[in-house]
Amino acid sequence: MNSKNIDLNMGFVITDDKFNILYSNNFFKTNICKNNEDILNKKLTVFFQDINVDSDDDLYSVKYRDNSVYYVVHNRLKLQGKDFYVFFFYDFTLGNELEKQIIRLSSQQYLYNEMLNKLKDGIYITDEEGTTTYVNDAFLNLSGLTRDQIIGKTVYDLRRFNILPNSCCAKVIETMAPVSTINNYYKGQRCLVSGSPIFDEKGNLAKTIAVIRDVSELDVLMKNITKEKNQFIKNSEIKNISNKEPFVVINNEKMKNIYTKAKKIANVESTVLILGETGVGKDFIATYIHGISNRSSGKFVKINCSAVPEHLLESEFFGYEEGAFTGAQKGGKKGLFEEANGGVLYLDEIGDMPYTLQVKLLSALNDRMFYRIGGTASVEFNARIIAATNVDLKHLVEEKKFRADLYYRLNVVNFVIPPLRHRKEDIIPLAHQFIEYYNNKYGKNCYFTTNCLEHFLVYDWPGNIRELKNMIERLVLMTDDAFIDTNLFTENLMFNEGVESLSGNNHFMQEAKSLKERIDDYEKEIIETTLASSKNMKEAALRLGIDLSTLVRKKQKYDLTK
Ligand SMILES: Nc1ncnc2c1ncn2[C@@H]1O[C@H](COP(=O)(O)OP(=O)(O)OP(=O)(O)O)[C@@H](O)[C@H]1O
Repeated sequence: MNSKNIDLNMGFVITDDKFNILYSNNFFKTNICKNNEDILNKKLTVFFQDINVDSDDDLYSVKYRDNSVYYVVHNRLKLQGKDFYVFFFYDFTLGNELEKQIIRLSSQQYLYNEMLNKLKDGIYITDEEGTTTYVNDAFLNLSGLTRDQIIGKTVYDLRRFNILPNSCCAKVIETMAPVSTINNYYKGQRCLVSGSPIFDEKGNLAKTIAVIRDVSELDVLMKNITKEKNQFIKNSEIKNISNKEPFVVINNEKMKNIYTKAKKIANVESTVLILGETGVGKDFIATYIHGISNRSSGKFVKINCSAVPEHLLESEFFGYEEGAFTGAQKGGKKGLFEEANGGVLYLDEIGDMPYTLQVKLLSALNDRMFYRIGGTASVEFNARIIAATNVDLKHLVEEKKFRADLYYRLNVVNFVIPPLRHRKEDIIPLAHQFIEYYNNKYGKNCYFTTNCLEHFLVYDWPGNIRELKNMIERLVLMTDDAFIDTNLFTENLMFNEGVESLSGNNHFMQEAKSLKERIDDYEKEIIETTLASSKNMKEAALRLGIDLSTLVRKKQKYDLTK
């Protein structure tokens, strides 16, 4: 008989009627006899003296010669007229060990349970299919639910029945990645829920675990800190305005050059003309120049030439004397030119200034003096002029809508601010600055998913930095979760007011161009985007799968600055 055929977790022996061993299985040889001694044809009673085939007990204990105890059952068989015995030997010490292990495990589980119940944070665990397997006491306190309502139920059912409408574990299973959400619980607590998948050694999802932290108190604290901080900034800005540089976010080389040039000309008296699309930061750079100049203790007076009715512009600019016209204020009124004396006069939308007023402005600039309406005494003019426009001023000059002499008088130092789509390196740093600002303002903890940031880089931003800033404020307010993803971004593009004819996705697309041009545009876009999100050229080349030298060549071809 082949011993390999009978592979049991117990000893198995066949003897003849004189207890001579005819067969024993491996378990008997290795676990019970524990040596290589040849036991065939030896008497079983030599090893177990207590063997008693006449015993009435089905199962009785016997001692091996080393005194270890086994339990034995036997059967008598008759084969071809001969008697045989079959013995089964059980080792119950194994069972005891198992029992001890079970006791140890359950006491460990009890301890873990106790420990998890002592935590202030809620814990929620599901299996790989989303069935709730564990929740601690803190979770029950936060949610107001009972274990009966949730254990054994799937997070999908709980979500469907609005018991856990914003289930983080459901999102973890759907994305197979860590997810954070901000959930409001029944007493109005705001909780930061951080969910994570747990994978087994083969990489399959085994469980999900979510930690739920009540951040209501933190929120209040953050709001107070932000309030105090803003108060501090406000006060210190007023006091230190002359020696504190405003915080500027710039990464793009052209922009860096613009700000370097702004520093250089901050303290000279020449007029400045700032050109650029709407929302690129023309006001921002004008206030920057004022803030770092030696005129910073004087006022920064801004006037939007297109917003003031034409018949009021002259009096707004130059002021008037008492009785200059019907309805004139008693004692007369200072104009903005006087208000800005010693500081900066910022003329926004200069392209919209009426032609007649352009003459007066030019003479005030040339003569460094002007007259109030109805006045005879000249007023000294000592403001620095910074003008800005988003229209093509040169074109207006050609069309005779803007005086050439004024244009050249204003255009002593000029800045042309590139649109955001041509300085993609600035998009992500600006987005981070704005989200931090709005997180503080609204007491939130939102962040962008990587994919969302990638879409920021591909989008054209026709409304430039202003559009980016407004968009981020809206996203922070709209999101139910801690993260802001691409879907929310593209949904919100539809509601983008203030940007002409913006039908969302159009700005992700190309105009009608030849195939070669479109491929080039696409290549440029990809390289620009990758450069913007890479630490250096080497990393960008690696991510693009091209040689460093090819990347350098393409960068030159597309005139990319970063
Ligand atoms: N470098 C920058 N860093 C941080 N914020 C900026 C920067 N440039 C502009 N901003 C912000 O972007 C928004 C739009 O900027 P700004 O009003 O200066 O644009 P603009 O070109 O003057 O627009 P418009 O042509 O409509 O007057 C503002 O909220 C401003 O604070």
